Amino acid sequence: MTETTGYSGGGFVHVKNPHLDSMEEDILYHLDLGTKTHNLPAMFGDIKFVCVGGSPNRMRAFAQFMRRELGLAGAGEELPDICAGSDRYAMYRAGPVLSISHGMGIPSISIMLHELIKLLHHAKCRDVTIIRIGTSGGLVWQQVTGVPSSGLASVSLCPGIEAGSVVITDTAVDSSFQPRFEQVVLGEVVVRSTELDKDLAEELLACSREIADFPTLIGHTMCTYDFYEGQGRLDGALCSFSSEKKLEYLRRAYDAGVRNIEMESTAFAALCGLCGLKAAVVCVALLDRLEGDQIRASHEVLWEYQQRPQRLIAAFIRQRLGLGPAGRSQH
Ligand SMILES: O=P(O)(O)O[C@@H]1C[C@H](O)[C@@H](CO)O1
Ligand SMILES: O=c1cc[nH]c(=O)[nH]1
Repeated sequence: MTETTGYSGGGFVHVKNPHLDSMEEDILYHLDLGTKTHNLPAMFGDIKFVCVGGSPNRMRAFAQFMRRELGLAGAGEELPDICAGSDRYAMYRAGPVLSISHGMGIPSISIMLHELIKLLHHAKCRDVTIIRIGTSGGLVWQQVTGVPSSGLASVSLCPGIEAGSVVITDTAVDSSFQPRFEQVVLGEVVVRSTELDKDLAEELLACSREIADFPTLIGHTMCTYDFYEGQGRLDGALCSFSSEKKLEYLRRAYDAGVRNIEMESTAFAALCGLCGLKAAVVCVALLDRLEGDQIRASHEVLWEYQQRPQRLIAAFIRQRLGLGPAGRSQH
């Protein structure tokens, strides 16, 4: 069975579950929120941007950064975690921006998204844009044109753009480079589309041109179920393939349009698309996977890399809110 994306009219979030209407109460267990215990429309009805990412600290830092970027009162103060009663996910608010952590991998982000999407539905949110701001492994070969001593121009492929590049996903693909997300439902495989909003990706790329100090590109993002064997790493506790086989696989991924690898984008694209949310995935590449597997950069460098998607999204949100040129502040 194949399910396809369907953007909805009215800008409302669509939950496609007839059972929800007959439930007296909806407990969003992993967020520690609920329809009887919380006034969700009052708490969240004006949310327009939702940003998600793996780590709770990153998402708290992003909310604090957004408070400064939006010039909100109390920008320097500690932010309360809206989900403090649950130790699964963390959620912070900065004006119309909600910032939520999702943990690592598809099962973790799926649970969070089910509850987040129901939250946006119960809160009657409209015209919400959702963006995953994450980290990834880069797969970036660069076309190099050279004129060797023979005087003839030649084009060759070299492992290219340095770590720290930011990839905006046009399509999330699985580990066979297919634009699909397979969910097992009652023992049957349901195939869901992983198309993301192309206009949103282009809008983000246009915003990135205002931020000169790191490269940003659009490409496919490969989503895997594992960080080690699943991403062709040679440094896991298990590895049954050679270095040549690894490079051959990554090269095939590159030829299929893949520019980075992470672990959530297909589920994110599928769930958000089916529920009528305009969605984007923006991840920084922590390393070039064609050059190695281990992440060797220092904590300071990695922290600065993680800020790059956040700076881009801050510029985008400021632009959408009509706040003038993108903020250039760093955290
Ligand atoms: O958004 P983050 O940086 O958490 O996402 C990537 C994909 C995996 O969850 C994790 C692996 O290190 O990083
Ligand atoms: O290589 C990497 C780096 C970050 N996240 C991933 O999933 N893979």
